[in-house]
Amino acid sequence: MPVEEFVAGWISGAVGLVLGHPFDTVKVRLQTQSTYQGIVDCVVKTYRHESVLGFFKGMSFPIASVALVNSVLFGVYSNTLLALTATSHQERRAQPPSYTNIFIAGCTGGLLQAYCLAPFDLIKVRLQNQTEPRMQIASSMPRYRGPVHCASSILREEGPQGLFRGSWALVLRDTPTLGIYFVTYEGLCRQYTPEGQNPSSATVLVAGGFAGIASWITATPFDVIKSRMQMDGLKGRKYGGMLDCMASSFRQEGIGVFFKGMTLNSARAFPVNAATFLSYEYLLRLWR
Ligand SMILES: CN(C)C(=N)NCCC[C@H](N)C(=O)O
Repeated sequence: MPVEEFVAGWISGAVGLVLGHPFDTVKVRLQTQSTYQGIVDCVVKTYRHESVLGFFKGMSFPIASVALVNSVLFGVYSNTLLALTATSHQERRAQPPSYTNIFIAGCTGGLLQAYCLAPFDLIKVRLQNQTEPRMQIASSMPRYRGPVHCASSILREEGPQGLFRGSWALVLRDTPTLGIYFVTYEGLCRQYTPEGQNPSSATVLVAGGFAGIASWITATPFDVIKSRMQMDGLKGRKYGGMLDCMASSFRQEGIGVFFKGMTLNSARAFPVNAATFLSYEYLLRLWR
């Protein structure tokens, strides 16, 4: 089993993560808190109240976990394609796999990465939603002191299953949309690359960026539900389950609720995934 894809997936994921985290924090707050009037209001309030550090809340755990999550995504994707088509990463330029096989491999990678991502993503979302500034007076201390304290509090208060709250919505968000992610990336690379050659850096950047946008646009409805389910349980249970969360969000806020954060998801997706795919392709060529 080739391991290069796992390592390249890890490093490229870390590059993308740092670039996109401030966008992600604003998006999570807009999806789960009703105190903000829009993107600008959320950015201004976060900056005034918490300084620039507020945008990077909850980042240390994803940085630690991206090794596992992104390497599972890219490693499982590439190895599933190897199993389906008997071609390695290098051979796939000369013998391009069908889009059906790419979609199946992407969905498989998405499904497995969602399970690894679930507890880390939950902790990230809980920490991102703490709006207290870092320098604190004792009366308004944030509930969680950091990722380890957050994980141990959830384990104590909600049990081990508490760490997987929202994981069904996460699986539904990531399985089909990662199929779309890799199909879009490969489709655009093939479109702008002469047959049998490797795509240029510009092509990889553009194809990676648009793959990110296409996948995040389709992922946003379940992304909203996932974030709400993950925040549920903090102050008692509001929803009876994922379907109840969907129905009650729809009843209270209308159809628009499923598109909350779509602009930010798309704006974040381009640079994050352009950088992710560029570093992934570059590392694999370097090690060949
Ligand atoms: C739509 N979804 C869930 C994705 N495209 N996921 C792949 C993750 C790529 C990158 N780390 C990111 O956060 O955009």
